[in-house]
Amino acid sequence: MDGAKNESAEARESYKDVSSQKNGAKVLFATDDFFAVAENLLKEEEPEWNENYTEYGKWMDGWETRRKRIDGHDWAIIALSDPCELRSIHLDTAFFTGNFAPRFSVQAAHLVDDPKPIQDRRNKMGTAATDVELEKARELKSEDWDEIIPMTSLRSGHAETRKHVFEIANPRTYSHVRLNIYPDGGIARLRIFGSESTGRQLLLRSECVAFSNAHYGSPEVLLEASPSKGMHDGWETARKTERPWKIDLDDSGFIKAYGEEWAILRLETDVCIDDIQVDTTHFKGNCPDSVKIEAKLSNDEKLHSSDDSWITVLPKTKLVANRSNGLTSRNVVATKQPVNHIKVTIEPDGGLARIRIFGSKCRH
Ligand SMILES: NC(=O)NC(NC(N)=O)C(=O)[O-]
Repeated sequence: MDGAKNESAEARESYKDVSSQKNGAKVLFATDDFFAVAENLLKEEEPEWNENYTEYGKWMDGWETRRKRIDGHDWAIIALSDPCELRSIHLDTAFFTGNFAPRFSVQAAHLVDDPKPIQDRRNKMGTAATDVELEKARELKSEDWDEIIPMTSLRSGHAETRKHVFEIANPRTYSHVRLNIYPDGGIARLRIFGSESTGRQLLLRSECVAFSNAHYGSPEVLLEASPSKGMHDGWETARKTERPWKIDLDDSGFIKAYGEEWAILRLETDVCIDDIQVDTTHFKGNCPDSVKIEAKLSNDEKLHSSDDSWITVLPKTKLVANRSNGLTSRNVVATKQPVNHIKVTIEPDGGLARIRIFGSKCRH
């Protein structure tokens, strides 16, 4: 990442601009659009200067929020034109000289269920998000999305300092971004460049080969495409009867030696896995402490959890209850060889709504 670099023409040529309105990117939500609306961030045209004033203040070509007199910071959620491997992010503070956002960060998620705009985005100028809109936006849990650019300072919108370029070192596929500005202010343009993840697919069907416990729901539904409808529409094990009264945690904060449950699923095709999402929606008081996912290629009809040579795709990872991606996909280790089975191990017990496996045909 290099905020001091000038805008790279190379990115514009080799990658797609997935944040441009013309290509179909959309603002789903912004905390505040007082001086100038967040849609301006997505315009393809270069920012303009105009002497005029609107009824709210100085006319500005960008997203500009009010000066905050309360706690918190402003943020906006943008649906990218296509899910893409994000390569670089370009910010332009043009003409925001005494009112540019001093710091920003970017978070991102790959959302499968394409959320609708949270606000009616017409006539937003002069307004801030209502409590109801804010509540709805919070349902996306975007504060937990992967941080792809940590909090970083911005420079003023003078000609020599306005352009900022940030390369993304480990590109992953994302469909939505959250732009945070700290605490408030203006940014003229946001450009996000990505490369299409060709051949990538969401693996939908699976067959459950074996499991340790499925008291309240079958592991087979874990790879369904549709969002889970409730706790009944997920894999949920019974509580372990031998439960300690006091629980010890290991150095990483995991519950120590309290047992596990597992399920093995056969995928519909052989793939190289490159991303996994674990969805704990609806499992609030019964979310597992952690999950681990392993994979393997096998024609054995009776695969069992004790079989060896499983490849770890998601190392043991702490889960967050009731989240559409209850962990960060940054922990996922892509498989270099094709696999056709996954083994999901939860500790100590509990329920999961969905597991989404992203993969593509392996190149040999
Ligand atoms: N002169 C200004 O730009 N003032 C304010 N901004 C606009 N757009 O009026 C502000 O305080 O940030």
